[in-house]
Order: sequence, then structure tokens, then C-alpha cells
Amino acid sequence: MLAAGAMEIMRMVQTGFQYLALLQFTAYLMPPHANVQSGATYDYIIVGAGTAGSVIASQLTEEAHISVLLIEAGGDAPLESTMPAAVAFLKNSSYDWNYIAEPDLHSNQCHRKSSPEVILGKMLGGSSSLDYMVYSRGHPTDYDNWAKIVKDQTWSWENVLPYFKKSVKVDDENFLKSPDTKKNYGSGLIGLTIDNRDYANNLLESCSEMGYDIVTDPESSFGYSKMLVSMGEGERHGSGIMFLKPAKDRKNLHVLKNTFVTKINFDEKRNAVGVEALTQDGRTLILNAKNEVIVSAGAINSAKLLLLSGIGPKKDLQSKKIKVLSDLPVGKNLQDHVSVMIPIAMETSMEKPVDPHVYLAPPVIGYNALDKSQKYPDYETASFYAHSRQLLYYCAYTYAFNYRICDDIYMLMHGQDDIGKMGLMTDIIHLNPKSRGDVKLKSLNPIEPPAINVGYFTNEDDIDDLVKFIKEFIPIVNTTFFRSIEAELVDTTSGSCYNYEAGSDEYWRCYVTCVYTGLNDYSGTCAMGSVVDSRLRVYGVQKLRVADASIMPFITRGHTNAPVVMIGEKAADFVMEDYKKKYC
Ligand SMILES: Cc1cc2nc3c(=O)[nH]c(=O)nc-3n(C[C@H](O)[C@H](O)[C@H](O)COP(=O)(O)OP(=O)(O)OC[C@H]3O[C@@H](n4cnc5c(N)ncnc54)[C@H](O)[C@@H]3O)c2cc1C
Repeated sequence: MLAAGAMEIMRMVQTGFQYLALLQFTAYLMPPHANVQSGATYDYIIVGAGTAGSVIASQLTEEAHISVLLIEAGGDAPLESTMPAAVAFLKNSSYDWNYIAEPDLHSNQCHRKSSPEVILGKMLGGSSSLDYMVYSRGHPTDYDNWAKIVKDQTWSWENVLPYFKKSVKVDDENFLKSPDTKKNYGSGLIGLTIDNRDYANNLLESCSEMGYDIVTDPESSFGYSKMLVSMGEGERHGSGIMFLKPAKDRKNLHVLKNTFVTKINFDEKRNAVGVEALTQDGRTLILNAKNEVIVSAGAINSAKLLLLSGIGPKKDLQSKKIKVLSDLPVGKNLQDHVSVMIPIAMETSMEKPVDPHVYLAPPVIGYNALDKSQKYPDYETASFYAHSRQLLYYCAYTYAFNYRICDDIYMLMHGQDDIGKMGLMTDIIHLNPKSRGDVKLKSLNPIEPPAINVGYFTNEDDIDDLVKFIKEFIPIVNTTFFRSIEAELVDTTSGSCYNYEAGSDEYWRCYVTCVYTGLNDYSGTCAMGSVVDSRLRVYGVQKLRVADASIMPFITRGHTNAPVVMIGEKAADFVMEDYKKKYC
């Protein structure tokens, strides 16, 4: 069992990292743990020091007279979270919430478990400390659609673009000189790096041969390019370090680490007045917010906390005997991107030593639509060159497919000699899935994980769409470069789809429901327009905002980290504007 061996190695490396964490290499990059007593009062309490929470805390504490308590269930982000090549190791560690979803419709076919893993960062920086760092903003129409939902222009593309620009910088003269970068980048804290390794050029030539545009800026609506990743000087630029490091010595920022918020407290007029939290050593703290509580616990845990606090669907809350403060569809509308892997076996090549400061594999990204006259893309291709041995790790560990499938892929990719082969692994990603899941409470015990129904393929149109996207992509193996190296598509289903004629729609439908993966871009559970208004205030109560991936009414046509940073920046502005109206 090759894949089982690869998993053992992954676990051993993780154990090594656990020991390294005892040395606290990253502590100097983050704010210290605050000494906070039960009963203490702050101007604002932020729940979750993740992607959005770190941005908001950093922006609010720029005003020295505003006190902020930032409460995070995890601790400091560890050394491996800063190293781009170690990106995969944090999954299933103590820095992940390690949630398991309810069984879904198809996972039992080719995955090791019949329930998908739900990966979420549990540390300063949250999921931005363990994500794959692909920088993408989504398409302008995403935000114009959000604006339509709330019937005002607060979230139109025109009004979110300045916030995207504000948080990032690109130190690459050639990239910025190109006409299609459209002056879309600013001089913010998060560095962005274009991976310029030559490997990618052959694939880009093949895309051009297929008639697709080659662009410099992956943020162009359509086209294929080298990937932009949230990295600077060879290190991950996640929200935790990039936003909290500059704020770490501020006297008005108090960070409670390893502390789990269990409930939002309200007064009799439904004003949020603070939270209850559980410390690592089992103490319960009652903490007060003079102005507001801001929930930034991510799409799964924000929904859970609101439900525990009496904000959610009346019927569900009453069935759990929770007093209903506001009857809202909290937890509904859960969305994620789903991808299907397409490996292509390529030329023989030597493995290169791993450099921890280089992105794990040279990547190419493409945005495409079946209808070429359409203004927005409906699928993305994220392609990585990797050695067959690396692919074994992706298959078994990252994608959690069953060992039989991973062993077969490895044998097909690796070939007969000891050197092994390079492969091109492409994730075909549905950018606008119709399927929806939900988050519900399993019990009243706040420590117990919620019931997460990821909902993949509950709308079968998503399967049909993916079949069409795959069929449009795979002729790439017939382009000049891939023909010259005798590249071959690898059947990853390990016999599961042999009942169907290879290449038929039925075959590809079987393929899709075998080797799909959710991308952990969870969003939509406290959606704007149904749970929060366009200034992210929760309907039916006062002094409570939600600001994180949960507020997206529709998932963006790209990945979700950059949009969440933008949401954090905008939320901080809303809070400051309201503060100034009240006090200035
Ligand atoms: C494995 C993986 C790979 C990804 N790859 C990419 C990518 O390449 N590109 C991209 O753009 N996006 C990617 N994403 C998605 C992106 O990282 C997330 O959408 C985004 O970071 C979510 O931000 P957030 O603020 O909503 O939540 P988070 O960043 O998850 O922050 C929530 C924080 O709240 C804390 N918290 C939760 N509950 C409580 C509580 N009760 N009390 C106290 N604290 C609490 C959590 O510990 C966490 O720190 C990936 C995600 C994952 C998991």
C-alpha cells in the first residue's frame, strides 16, 4: 500500500512539527496573550482572530482610544504555516477544527470516508494560516449581484475594488508594467507573488493553441496565466501575521488566545452586550462590549454561535428549547466550490529538492466559460506540475481518496523505472455551483461540533456542468507540446467507472462523482440580505455584526480568502463610521 505509507510519512512530519511548535518560533510575530478577568469591558469584542477578524482588530486599534478584545479559540500560527512548501501539513493537526461533515451523496464511492472532512484554521489568522494561498478576487459580476440582493451599491464592484487594492502589494515590475494589470494593486500589507518558473510556459502555449487568451493578470475576467499567490519574501502572507504583527504592541488591543466563545449575551432590548467564553483551563469568562460584538468565526462557526445565542430558524431553535431572539435563516445557504482532478502523465524527470520558501508546485490558473460570449467565467482550471510521488501525497492526504485509487494513479503516473514521472494535475473547479448545504446544531453543548451538510451535488446540474468543463479541457493532451512528450490522461477512478463507455457522458458523470473534492471555501450561512444587512448588522437585534465568509450571499467566482480580507476592511470602516456618528 503505497498511499498508506505516504500517509504514515505525513503523520510523522506532523509530529515533528508539533515538537518544533514547543519552541514557539513564531511568538514574536504575534500579539501576546492578554490577561483578562471575567467582567472586563471593552469598546468592541471580536470573536475569531481569523482572516476577517485579524483585519478588523488591526484597523480598529489604529485609533488609540478604542479598546478591542479579540478572542481566538486557537493559539499562535506555527512555523510551518509561514512556509509555502509546508502548506499541506496543517490539515488534520491541532491547528484545524477537524470537523467531519454528515455523510454526503457520493463520498462513499472513492473517498476513504463517507463523510467529507471540513478543514478550517484554528489559530491566529484562521484559515488564511493554512489555506493554499491562491489569490483571487472573483468576478465583478459577483459583487454587482451582491449589491442587487441588498438593493444598494455598498458592495458593487466599483465600491469593493478600492478595498481589494488597499490590502495588497505586488513587488514585480514586469507584472505591474503589463497593460492588463489595470492598476489593480496597491501598496498594502499582503504581498502577492507571481510564480514565474519556466515549467508553466509549455502549458500556457498549449492553452494558446486551444484558442484561449494568455494574460498577465489572473484577475482578468478570462484567460490563462501564471498564478498569483499570497506570498512575500518566500513566506505566506496570511491575515494573522500580516495584520496583527503591526498591531501587536498596541495597548488598546487585547488578544485572548485558546479561548472559545460559547454564547453572545443580550440585554432585554436585544442589544448584544458581550459574550461568554471558555478558557483552556476550563474557566468561564463573562466579557462586556460597550459598543458592539463582531462575529468573525468563519462560515461554519459563526452560524453555530448565532444559533446557540438564539438567532436562527425559529422551528430549529424551538426544537432545541433555545429562546428565539430573531427568526433568521442562519446556517442555510452553505456554499463551497467543488473540483474534480484530472491528472496527465508527462515526461520523465528527476525530483528536485524541496525549498520551503517556494510555492509547492509551479502553478497555472485559467478562467473560462462554455459560452464564449458570456461576460463571466463558469469554471476555473488550477494546474500544478508535480512529481508522481507528490501526487501520491495529494491523492491520499489532501484529497483523502481511498488508497486503492491513489496507488493506481501512482503506478500509472510513475511508470516502470525508479525515477518516476512529472505529471500535470489540474483541478477543474465549478465556480458557480447551484448545490447548497446547511449548518445546524447537534446539541446545546457549545463544545460539540455542529451538523454540517456540505450539500455537494444536491443539485445534479453541477455534475452535468463539470462533465462539460472536463470535456472542454481535456483536448489539451492533443496540443503540440503534450503530443511531443506522449502525455496521457490518467484514469483516476481505479475501475469504478468501467461499466461505462470511456469518454461517454455517463462515464464522466461517474468520474465526477468519484474524484471530486470540496475546496473548503465555505460561505453563505449568515448571508447579506437574509441574515445581515449591507452594513453587516444582524437583523432583529442591535449591536451585533457578522463579518467573514458567512455573509456572502453567493460564493465568488474565484477563491474566498481575498474577498474575506476585503469584507474585513469594509466591516472595519462601517464600525468606525458608526463610532464617529455616535461619539464625534
Ligand atoms: C485547506 C484550505 C485551503 C484553502 N485555499 C484557499 C486558497 O488557495 N485561496 C483562497 O482564496 N482561499 C482558500 N481557502 C479559503 C479561505 O482561506 C477562507 O475562505 C477564508 O480564510 C475564511 O476566512 P474567515 O474569516 O471567514 O474564517 P477563518 O479564517 O476560518 O477565521 C475564523 C476564526 O475564528 C475562530 N473561531 C471560530 N469559532 C470560534 C469561537 N467560538 N470562539 C473563538 N474563536 C473562534 C477560528 O479558530 C478562526 O481562527 C482555503 C481554505 C482551506 C481550509
